[in-house]
Formats: sequence, C-alpha cells, structure tokens
Amino acid sequence: MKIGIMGGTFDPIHIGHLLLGEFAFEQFELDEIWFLPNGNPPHKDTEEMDTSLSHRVAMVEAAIQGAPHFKISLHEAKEGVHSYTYQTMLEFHELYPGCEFYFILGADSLFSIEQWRYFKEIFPTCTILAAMRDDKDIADMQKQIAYLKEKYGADIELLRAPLLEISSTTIRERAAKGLTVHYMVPDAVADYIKEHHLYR
Ligand SMILES: Nc1ncnc2c1ncn2[C@@H]1O[C@H](COP(=O)(O)OP(=O)(O)OP(=O)(O)O)[C@@H](O)[C@H]1O
Ligand SMILES: O=C(O)c1ccc[n+]([C@@H]2O[C@H](COP(=O)([O-])O)[C@@H](O)[C@H]2O)c1
Repeated sequence: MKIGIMGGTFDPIHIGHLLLGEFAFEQFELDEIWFLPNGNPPHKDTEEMDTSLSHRVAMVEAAIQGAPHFKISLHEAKEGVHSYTYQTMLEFHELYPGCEFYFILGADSLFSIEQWRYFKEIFPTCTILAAMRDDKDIADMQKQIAYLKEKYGADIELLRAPLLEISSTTIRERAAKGLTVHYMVPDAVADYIKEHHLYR
C-alpha cells in the first residue's frame, strides 16, 4: 500500500490541505491519504491556541467524510507530550510493515524542515511530496529540493497542486471578525465552527 501522510495542526483544516491530499493521491497513484492531526505540535504553543484537540480532530473528521480514500490517523492526537515526525514515521514502519509512505507538506514546511527534531531520520522513512505555497515559486522549490537531496540523500518530489493563498490563520482571523469562511473550508467544517462558536 502506498500511503500519503498529510500532517498538520489543522486549526482548522481547510481546502488547501484537502487539495494537497487529493492531488498527491492522483499524481503519485497513492492508495490512501491519512490526515494526521498533531495534538501538541513541537513548534507551536498549544497554550496560545484556544481550539482544543478534540475540536481540531472533529473538524478533520467532518472534512473527510464521504471520501473513502481519505482517513484520519490519531497517532499524534495526544495532549501534553509533543509528537515528532521522525518518531511517528519510524513507528508507522513498525506498525504497518510493507507500506510505503509519502509525507505531504507545503513550501513553508520544506524550507524549515532542517529545524525539525532529528529531521535526518525522516528522510529514509518516506518520500516527501512538497507543494508550492505563498512566495515560493517553482525555481525556489527545485533549488531547495536539490539542496536537501544533495546534502541528506532525501527523496523529495514536487507536488503539483493548485496554488491557494489560504491558511488556517486567515480563517481564524476572518471568523474572529465575524466574516464568512465558507468555501475556504468544507461546508461541514464551516457549520462546525459556527455551531461551536470557534475563533470568536
Ligand atoms: N494553502 C496551502 N498551500 C500549500 N500547503 C499548505 C497550505 N496550507 C497548509 N499547507 C501545508 O499543510 C501542512 C499543515 O499546515 P497547517 O495545519 O499548519 O496549516 P496552516 O494553514 O499553515 O496553519 P497556520 O496558518 O495556523 O500556520 C503544512 O505542511 C503546510 O505547509
Ligand atoms: O518533528 C518535528 O520536529 C516537526 C516540526 C514542525 C512540524 N512538524 C510536522 O509538520 C507537519 C506540518 O506542521 P504544521 O505546523 O505546518 O501544521 C505536521 O505533521 C507537524 O507535526 C514536525
């Protein structure tokens, strides 16, 4: 089985994340995409976040409902302890022998990966599928991919997905101002945000 891993904080999940999953599935002929919400991301201050893990998980579940090739993994849905990608990927290989993993990320993550905990250990565990984002154009991406390949022997491919200037931050800010987030998130997520008065 070829599994795409779409890791994130998902505060909240938005169409940028879903499109990365969909285009990775298609371009690399994957069997499933696992959305992997991080309960306590090492590089973000969860104390500053006012969205509980249970809300973030519920929004991922709502977003992928009805898409049989999209699943949720609760492997990193732990409060308190930080979850690190290198550890999760090593554990996935033990838990799911015979699976090939493809870790999906956006340009901001590709350019900061050298700050991740034991990042060199991640490279042998998966192929990284990196999508353009924000100000990073194709030349920037190819340069960074070539650099990481050359320096660490990383296996990285350019993921071609629609460029969307959308982030969870924008959605939180819009919701806080009482502006609509429709079409930026699936309807079920917009309804969830409204019903639970999130980001007010
Ligand atoms: N619009 C987008 N285009 C490409 N990649 C994206 C996009 N939005 C998120 N990603 C990628 O998805 C992964 C998970 O992102 P995350 O959950 O932090 O969302 P975010 O929108 O970046 O959130 P925030 O604004 O809170 O930092 C990261 O690798 C990020 O680069
Ligand atoms: O392992 C690390 O040190 C590490 C540091 C930063 C980010 N990550 C992972 O990168 C993915 C995207 O992170 P984020 O913050 O953009 O949601 C998510 O799966 C995080 O767990 C992992």
